[in-house]
Amino acid sequence: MNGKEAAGKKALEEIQEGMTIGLGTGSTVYFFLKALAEKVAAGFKITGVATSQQTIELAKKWNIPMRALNEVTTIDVTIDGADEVDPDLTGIKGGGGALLYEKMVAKVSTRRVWIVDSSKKVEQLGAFPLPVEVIPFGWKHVEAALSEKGYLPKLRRDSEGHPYVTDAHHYILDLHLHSIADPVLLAIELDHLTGVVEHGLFIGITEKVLVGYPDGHVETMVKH
Ligand SMILES: O=C(CO)[C@H](O)[C@H](O)COP(=O)(O)O
Repeated sequence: MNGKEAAGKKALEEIQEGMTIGLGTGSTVYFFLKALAEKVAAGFKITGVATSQQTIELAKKWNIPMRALNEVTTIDVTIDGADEVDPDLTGIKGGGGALLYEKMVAKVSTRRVWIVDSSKKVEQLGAFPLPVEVIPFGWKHVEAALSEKGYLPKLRRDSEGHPYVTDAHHYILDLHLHSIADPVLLAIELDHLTGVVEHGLFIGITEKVLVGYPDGHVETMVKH
């Protein structure tokens, strides 16, 4: 077992029958979905709300009953991954490009739990490039504004060298910041930049992080 699998399986303890569950995106969520699908196959009843096309496809393949975000009024708990998590449970997300839908699903959830392997735990955020989702119209001007601030933006591209396009048909500029001294200030700044749809700073958005280690044990970080 690796850390991602350990954390993914542990997250099953957050789920009760009858719940509506936000289903995150990524390789750690994969293990959670797989374990959840086994319970569903045994008759356990839940409803999932996906944060990406990738997750919709996995849920379909594994017969997890799904609803769209517009079809539910509340989500009991969302289980999602993260790219970096600091001691305050502030995180960077969006490495897989699903940050906008992930943040929207998280915000209508009663509880949010992240599942990560131990490599994601950091003292200060920023070594992982911060994804900023932008509308394609005039994106070069947003890039120029971010460059001027010294944020070293780089347009994300797919394996064929074309701009990477999110599920919501936007582009992503990854900011190579190396360290983020004040995530709140940076989030406010990005929130006010015209052309930016969303950014990958998730502040005060999770209450619990399950951290899986290579030996299979899982540490629980909670908000103080
Ligand atoms: O934010 C995300 C996708 O947009 C993922 O949750 C994040 O990238 C972590 O992915 P993984 O579990 O594959 O390391």
